[in-house]
Amino acid sequence: MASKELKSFTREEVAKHNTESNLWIIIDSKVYDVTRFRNMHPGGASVLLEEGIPGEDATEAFYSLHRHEVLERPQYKRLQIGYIQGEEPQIVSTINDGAISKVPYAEPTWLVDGYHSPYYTESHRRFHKAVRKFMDDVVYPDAQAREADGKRPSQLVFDKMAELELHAMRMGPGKHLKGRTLMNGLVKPEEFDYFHELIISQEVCRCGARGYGDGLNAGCVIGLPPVLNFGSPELKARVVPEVLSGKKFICLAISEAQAGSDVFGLQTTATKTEDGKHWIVNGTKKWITNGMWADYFTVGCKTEDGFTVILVERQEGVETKPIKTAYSPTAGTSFVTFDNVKVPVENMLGEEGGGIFVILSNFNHERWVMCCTSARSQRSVVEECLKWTTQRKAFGKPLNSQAVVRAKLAGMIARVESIQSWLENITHQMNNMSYKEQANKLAGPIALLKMYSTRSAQETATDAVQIFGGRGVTQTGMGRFIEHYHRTIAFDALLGGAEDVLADLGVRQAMRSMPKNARL
Ligand code: HEM
Repeated sequence: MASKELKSFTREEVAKHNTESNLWIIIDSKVYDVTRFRNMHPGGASVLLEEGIPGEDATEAFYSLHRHEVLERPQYKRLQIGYIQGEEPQIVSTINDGAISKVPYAEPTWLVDGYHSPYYTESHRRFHKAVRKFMDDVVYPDAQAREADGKRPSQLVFDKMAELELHAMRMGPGKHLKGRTLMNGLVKPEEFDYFHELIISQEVCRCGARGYGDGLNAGCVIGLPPVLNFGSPELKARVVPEVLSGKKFICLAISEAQAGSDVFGLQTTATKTEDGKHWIVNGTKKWITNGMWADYFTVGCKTEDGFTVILVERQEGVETKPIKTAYSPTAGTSFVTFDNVKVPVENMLGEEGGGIFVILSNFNHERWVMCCTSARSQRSVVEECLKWTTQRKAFGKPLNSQAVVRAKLAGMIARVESIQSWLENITHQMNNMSYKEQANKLAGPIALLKMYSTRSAQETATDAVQIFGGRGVTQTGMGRFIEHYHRTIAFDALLGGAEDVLADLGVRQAMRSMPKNARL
């Protein structure tokens, strides 16, 4: 059906349509005929007839009660019949065709006009532009739709990410990128560094859907590195291409009902068959992200010699059941059972009894990724709060005219800026250290940064709910991102190591480096 032609009106003409049976309004220089819609309006019919609305400019009234996206929904978009002669719409939405937000602190400083950074090059800037556009155009709509219906992220999104080699890039810099065309050739594999990866992690979480963010191959980000770093050449040649092409899926299966952070307390066992050719795996795993649809499981097992990591393929004896958590089923969180599962010994990752090294070496990168996403999600909350407190009026004044509200905003901004700065410093160190040096020198700082990020995130979530009031606990409408953030924030504080455990780890690492002769 051809779209109807929009007409041009003067404000005086619109003003004549001010009755119940002939009801027009102006929102951001666009003219809407809401006569028939009035009785279907979710906010009730009467509000559309209140003083200052019929035939008038209802922009301020509208934006104090609705998100801009309401007007972009097809069923409401068609209510527009024209626009005001000689005027241009002024309002821009957050997710906007790759655009950079102009709201203060809504972007990290390196993306803001007039600010500088020692870390990002032209390559990062080009790369960022393309990644943001991809996330806005392809990922955001799928994230919102899947978060609503609870289904796994669409295969089309995985396929498109694979075309650009985004799955491979999310593994970080390294040999696995060799020979690949990254982001249509925007970055050469040897040029790709941890700042490029930081950009991907931060842009993914702008989709504002925490469960979907994890559904979008978080299992691969944490489950594939042990294969890449410790798998035999044959195993890698078979598994890595399938996973990085988005055709098959992998997850990390460590935590159990009886043991989470306590890796040595795991009870899943792997025993060798008499001929020594297979492992027989038995046990259960809990809270396994992407487990619902995983083809491969990177499993921590108790073996005769201690703790060993084994790649288990989905087969008879492997069962996955959904776990209902505070976020959506889009993450594929599962309870996994292994019942006499026969796995070739060649699927062992690293050495027998050397599993702790495999897992620990993976943790730094995993936690660093979580710091990237935590910083970016907090920034989105800052943007939501700055917009809301500007457009929402209470007691006749915008919310941001209250000192107590501004004090909350100040805390949020200071926290997010300090996290991003610390994160960029650590990322710079990662770019200049070998993997081994990173393990020695950065495990402590990364643990402390993650602890600080997630504690800050919880403070910010609580403050944001106070600022949004009832809307901060309502799943639709103005505060929907705040409600979602507040409801799902605990995940960040637990995944990849609980806050208190990480705080302790960070300080113990520092204590180990204390000079023997240091005295007050
Ligand atoms: C084209 C014009 C409009 C459309 C398409 C529209 C649509 C909607 C929708 C979809 C909702 C449900 C909440 C949400 O999803 O955000 C809503 C709620 C509401 N609308 Fe409208 N609306 C329009 C104009 C107005 C105007 C001019 C007013 C005047 C004050 C108004 C007052 C309200 C109120 C009071 C609510 C309830 C808000 C809440 O529960 O927090 N609406 N509207």
